Amino acid sequence: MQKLKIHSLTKTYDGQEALASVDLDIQAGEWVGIIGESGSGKSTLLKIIGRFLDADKGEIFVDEKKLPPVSSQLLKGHEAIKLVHQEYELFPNQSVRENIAYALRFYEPEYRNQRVNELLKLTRLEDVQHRKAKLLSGGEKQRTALAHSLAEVPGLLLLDEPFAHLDPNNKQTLADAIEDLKKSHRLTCLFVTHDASEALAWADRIVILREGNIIQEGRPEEVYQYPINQYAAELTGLVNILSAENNAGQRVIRPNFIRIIKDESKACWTAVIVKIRFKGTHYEYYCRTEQGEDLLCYRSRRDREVGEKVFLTSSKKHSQLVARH
Ligand SMILES: Nc1ncnc2c1ncn2[C@@H]1O[C@H](COP(=O)(O)OP(=O)(O)OP(=O)(O)O)[C@@H](O)[C@H]1O
Repeated sequence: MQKLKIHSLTKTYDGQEALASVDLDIQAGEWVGIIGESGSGKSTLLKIIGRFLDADKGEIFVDEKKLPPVSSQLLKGHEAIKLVHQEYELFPNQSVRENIAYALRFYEPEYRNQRVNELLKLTRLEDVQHRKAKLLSGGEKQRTALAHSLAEVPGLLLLDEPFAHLDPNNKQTLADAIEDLKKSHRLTCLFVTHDASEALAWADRIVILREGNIIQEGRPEEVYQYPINQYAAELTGLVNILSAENNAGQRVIRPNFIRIIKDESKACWTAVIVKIRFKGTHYEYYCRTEQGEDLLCYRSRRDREVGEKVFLTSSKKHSQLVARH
């Protein structure tokens, strides 16, 4: 698949709009991360693109060819598009190995075995390959479903909360494996996640959904640094929201752009530390300014204490004026 184009996709459930005229283009090899609050339409969009659900209006083109309605197809789905759901559709009484092999049932046994071995290794399922699917942990089920979807490398991989059940080690291993696949096979992927750091790390492009509308899209750095409003800012990571001068919207500043300094004359704010939280790689310092606003900043060491008065600064270029909502 070279290109997927979505035009004016609209979907309503019982009179409630879940998607409102969504347009989206995805190029071959691109990884697009969709983020949005619960109920913003992420899964609905994936199900429509995965050909499991018809939109009320709008069109989907694969390589410039318009797809017919799902209801006119004998079977749901699309041969080049694979959707890995949150509810993994595995055969409960079949082993991991058998579940993955099923995706390759039309191939010669020799190739099938070799490919299943590769996929077991890729998804780190070798140790549980003979265990029945119904006995697997959530993360193992998720990896089995992923291995199944990657058996024949799809033109477009759709992942709904791909790493939801994985611990950080497994998550990293799987993400590395998928990145390898991305490079070697130019895997194209559209994934939905609740985890902003996941989206920022893995996506080439971030798409932000709100109440069925795409409100912002762009490179992860762009969206993180220049969110268009408070919703986009809060979805993409921790952020300080301050009221702007003359009631002109809000000012957002990421915590990594606020520093504690010694020199009062260079301070933008005088504040008191109200809480310090250890985060492994750094400390979060929660401060309250003299004007009563809350400010969060990061620091690599714990050299201040709760209750201490501090001077804070941030350069103008790192603060962004945004719309209130
Ligand atoms: N089958 C359905 N029948 C009726 N309403 C539905 C159905 N599926 C989804 N909805 C509604 O449509 C809206 C969008 O749902 P969707 O599952 O796409 O959101 P989401 O962004 O994926 O949410 P979450 O992050 O919680 O999974 C929600 O308000 C949801 O309640």
